[in-house]
Amino acid sequence: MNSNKITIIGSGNIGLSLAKGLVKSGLYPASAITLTRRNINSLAEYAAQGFQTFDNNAQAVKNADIIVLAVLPQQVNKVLDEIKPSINPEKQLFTSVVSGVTCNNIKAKLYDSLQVVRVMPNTSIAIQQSMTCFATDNASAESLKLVKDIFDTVGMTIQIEEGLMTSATALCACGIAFFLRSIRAASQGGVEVGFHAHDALMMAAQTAKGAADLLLQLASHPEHEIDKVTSPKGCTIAGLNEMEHNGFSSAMIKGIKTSAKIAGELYTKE
Ligand SMILES: NC(=O)C1=CN([C@@H]2O[C@H](COP(=O)(O)OP(=O)(O)OC[C@H]3O[C@@H](n4cnc5c(N)ncnc54)[C@H](O)[C@@H]3O)[C@@H](O)[C@H]2O)C=CC1
Ligand SMILES: O=C(O)[C@@H]1CCC=N1
Repeated sequence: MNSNKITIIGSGNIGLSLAKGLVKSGLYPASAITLTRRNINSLAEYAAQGFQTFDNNAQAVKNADIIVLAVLPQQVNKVLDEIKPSINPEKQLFTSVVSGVTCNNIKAKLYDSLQVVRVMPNTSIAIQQSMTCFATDNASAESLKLVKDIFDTVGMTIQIEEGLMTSATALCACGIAFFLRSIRAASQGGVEVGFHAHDALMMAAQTAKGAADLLLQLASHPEHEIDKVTSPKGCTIAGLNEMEHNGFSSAMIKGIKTSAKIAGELYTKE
């Protein structure tokens, strides 16, 4: 169990996923996590579970050791103005999951001496399965270790160059939606070839999980594993080539490039 107190500013989809994952990991009790939202009533369910809940961001950050900024990019400036007087740059570690907002953008609004770490998790953080990328331009090795230790309990982590954070957003954070849509599409194919929808979805999801685990557990390459499935003159290569003729890989690559471009354009400094 961790003795730090953590405040998540903006408890929406990713903020709440993070809060759930941290409690599930056993690293934090709910009581050590403060959640903020403009409408505090929408956090009643979390208050009942022991989380601290606030609609006042400035108050909520005062006692925090670690702050996690999790509002939309267009909400960032207003929130940073609000919390600035309550921030202690020498004592607090500031993390942000906001796409497209750099460490420098945050320090320019708060304090130059504030240690800032950008973190890019995905929604599977709620079940401790996130791929979380993090980057900094000024945090100490000790602070980076703290961030890594926290996010290691809710999935896998990798430290990257800050310039790659928007790319990480596309590949890993948006990526959850891309793979979910792939699974959904596979299940729709499954229905066409004879399965009830609920069976087809379960079968497609477990197949996707097996494919991912082949790569992760065996440190294998996709094409090596694909070669094992594609019997000569068989049905797998026939289906796979049909998908490629229709732009399967190309669509995924183009989608990731588009998301990465948009991720870099989300923040307007005003
Ligand atoms: N949803 C995702 O999978 C991921 C999102 N992100 C980033 O996380 C941030 C949040 O995204 P989502 O959770 O999807 O959005 P969201 O809209 O679900 O959550 C934002 C939350 O902030 C709250 N909020 C807005 N203004 C506030 C204020 N002044 N004080 C307190 N709370 C306030 C909203 O009520 C909302 O609940 C974005 O910057 C996004 O780029 C990063 C990784 C993954
Ligand atoms: O769609 C978005 O902008 C956010 C960032 C990554 C995932 N969701």
